[in-house]
Amino acid sequence: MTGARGAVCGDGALLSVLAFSDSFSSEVKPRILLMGLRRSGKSSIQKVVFHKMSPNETLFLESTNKICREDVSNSSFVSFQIWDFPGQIDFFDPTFDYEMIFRGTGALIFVIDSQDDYVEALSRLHLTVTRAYKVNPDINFEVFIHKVDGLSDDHKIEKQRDIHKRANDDLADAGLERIHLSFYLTSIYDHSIFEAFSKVVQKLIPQLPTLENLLNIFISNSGIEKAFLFDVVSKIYIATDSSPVDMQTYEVCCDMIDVVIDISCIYGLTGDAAGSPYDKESMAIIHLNNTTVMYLKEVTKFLALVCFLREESFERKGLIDYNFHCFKKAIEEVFDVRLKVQKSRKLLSQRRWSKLTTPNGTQAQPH
Ligand SMILES: Nc1nc2c(ncn2[C@@H]2O[C@H](COP(=O)(O)OP(=O)(O)OP(=O)(O)O)[C@@H](O)[C@H]2O)c(=O)[nH]1
Repeated sequence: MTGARGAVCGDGALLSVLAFSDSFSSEVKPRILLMGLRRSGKSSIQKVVFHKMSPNETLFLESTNKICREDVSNSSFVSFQIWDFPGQIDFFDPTFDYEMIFRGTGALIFVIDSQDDYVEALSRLHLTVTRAYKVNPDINFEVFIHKVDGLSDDHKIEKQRDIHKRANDDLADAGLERIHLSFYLTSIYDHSIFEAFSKVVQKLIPQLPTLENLLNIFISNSGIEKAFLFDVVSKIYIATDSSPVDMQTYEVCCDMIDVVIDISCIYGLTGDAAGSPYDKESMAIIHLNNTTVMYLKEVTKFLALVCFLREESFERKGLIDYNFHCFKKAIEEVFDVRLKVQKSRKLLSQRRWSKLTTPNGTQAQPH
């Protein structure tokens, strides 16, 4: 970001004082499965996206021997369980209850190593997808054509076309054309893995159309060209306005979040380790050398809005801030409604449960 002048602030120590309750945190908890052949890159993807591991360090990852279940929920809006499967899973193994696993799954990511021969991976993909679909037809099937960093642009497109064709032909041969597979070219060595994960997660957020709509209204009334709603920890964007996303814009947003968090971690936190580098006060303005301004503002404990706008538009910062205030309130309302519905459902099921128990607390026997 050469030639940029910027202002960054964020006092991490404030968080514990403000105790900002985040209605979003208990909102989205889908289960995402990471599957694929051995050494295809599943654990690396998880470590790079959710644990800030540098891509080079993944060279030393050991092979996963059992199913690793992890809750990505404490520090992030994008709270879900990721299940990392060890290479090939045996659907005929009686100890492996795949029906239970697929039943609660929102998305199944199948990772194919594009630098390897993918014939076996494709037959595994077919088997996995058909099994999963039988159990739960609502699963989103996402295919990551992974490790594309080693391929030329032409080669990437060619591989994608070939894998796409073969996978869909296999499904058509089995009479299962209705199963939809989405394909992404990914690598942990650039932002493509974050972008792909963003799209996977977005499909699991029921409020996505509302969020997009709110972003559209916000940008059109504020003279903003592009806006992203980011999960700060994972740098996954959970929504954007309806104008197209270009990779460079997304990358520079990720860089901005890194700058804010890194500066805040180094200079913003006090020694007692109680604070967070990202809080209600967090915001940043960066003037790029092409008359564009980047503006980052905290939306919730986990979410940030990152906008791109022209310098002239930024002169009306008061208006932008006012619109931002309305936008933030609207988002909170959207999630509050759902939260209330969830709470009343919980209450209802608790009542039903208490009716099923006898006065001394033992469970009533069903007749
Ligand atoms: N070039 C390149 N290598 C990658 C990429 N992602 C992962 N790798 C490498 O692929 C190797 C295997 O990665 P793992 O994450 O251990 O693979 P896995 O699928 O979890 O393997 P199992 O645990 O055996 O199932 C490691 O050496 C990684 O560094 C990528 O995007 N590009």
